[in-house]
Amino acid sequence: MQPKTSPPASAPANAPGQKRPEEREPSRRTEEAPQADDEAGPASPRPPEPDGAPAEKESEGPDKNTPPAGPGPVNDDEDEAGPTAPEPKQFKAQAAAPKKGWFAQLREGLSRTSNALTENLSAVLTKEKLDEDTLDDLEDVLIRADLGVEMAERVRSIIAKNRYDRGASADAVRQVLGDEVTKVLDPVAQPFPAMAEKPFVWLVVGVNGTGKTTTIGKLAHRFETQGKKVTLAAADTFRAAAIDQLKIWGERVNAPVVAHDVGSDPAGVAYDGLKRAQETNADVLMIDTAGRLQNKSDLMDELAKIVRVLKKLEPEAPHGVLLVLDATTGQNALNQVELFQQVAGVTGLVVTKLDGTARGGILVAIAERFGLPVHAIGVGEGIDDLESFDAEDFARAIAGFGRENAKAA
Ligand SMILES: Nc1nc2c(ncn2[C@@H]2O[C@H](COP(=O)(O)OP(=O)(O)OP(=O)(O)O)[C@@H](O)[C@H]2O)c(=O)[nH]1
Repeated sequence: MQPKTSPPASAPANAPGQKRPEEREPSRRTEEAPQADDEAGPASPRPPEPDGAPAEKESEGPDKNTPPAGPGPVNDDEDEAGPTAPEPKQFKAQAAAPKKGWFAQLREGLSRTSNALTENLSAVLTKEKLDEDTLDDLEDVLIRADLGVEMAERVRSIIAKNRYDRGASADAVRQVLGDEVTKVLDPVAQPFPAMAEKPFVWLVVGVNGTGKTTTIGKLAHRFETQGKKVTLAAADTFRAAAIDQLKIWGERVNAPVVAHDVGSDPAGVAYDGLKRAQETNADVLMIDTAGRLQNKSDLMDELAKIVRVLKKLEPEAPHGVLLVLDATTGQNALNQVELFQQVAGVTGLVVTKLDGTARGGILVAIAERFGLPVHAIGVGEGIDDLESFDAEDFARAIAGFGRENAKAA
């Protein structure tokens, strides 16, 4: 299990006297790098905005629980606004109140998941003896909580074995669930790698709106508080707003942003980003990419080209491919992992929007199916709302245990 790390101590997002990012002029620190290098291929214009992302957010279910504050994932209309109408996203104002303990924050975030689960468990566990129908219902509740079929079957069989004659309380089921979820999550809860290579190149991928840019900003902040010098590259060139949003984060975390014009070749941006990071002796380069390509082969071509071009400057790059997943998309997140594993060779995950979603269980299904390291989780829109991922605490939060365990205290 990884050691606990407290959130980086930093100024609140909107410290007194500090302008909120949306109030600022576009960053003057931004490096407007020259157009794509020859080696990066011509800066071909982008195709028109396609109709949909590779995998759309589920329209049904507890999406109502998606955090209401702040603009949600960008819709396609906004994308057509073009370079003259950038709409940098608003950052939620952060209260000056002291920050909650991270376990309390996680538990609060996952309370929708655990409340729904507890209610549904109580509803099915009403009989004195556990019969097959009740066990079927129990399994169903767990599957509906996005925990995955394997987990649901396992919990069912443990409960069936241990409690069949005596009936089972919701508490007993939650105990079994907590233990089983911990077992599944333990191997995947891995901190970020040490990043010994310099610059360590992260390619950040994921469907649009999952929180890539926000996560890059939070991570840049985290890495900088660890004493690392970070450069950002805006290789999501589909929308002016996406480029502007990264610039705003760059200013916020004091990291230079390499950006080209909207519609330019993402590989050119990645190339110039790496060149810049090398020239300035940066420790970390984070490359933001677009996730909304027309089809899988477009996505594959684009990411393959970025990788090809990076390797001209650094044969080992990218050193990490970080997939950002939005927990509120539920089962769709599983498809996204599959897609990006195929097209980009994902090395690790960040799962976002675990604050206030009823779909936290999806992380368990993802861990069980893919076994990819989960490096961190997003629990809000603020700069510090990124938590290290701890299997046991996450399991306890999902299963709805109210008290912090000794380790979390
Ligand atoms: N509640 C909550 N919101 C988040 C979290 N992470 C990101 N967001 C919000 O989700 C929205 C989309 O985030 P972005 O960072 O723009 O996502 P993206 O993947 O870069 O999207 P595109 O630029 O459209 O490709 C923004 O409003 C973010 O503030 C999180 O952990 N919790």
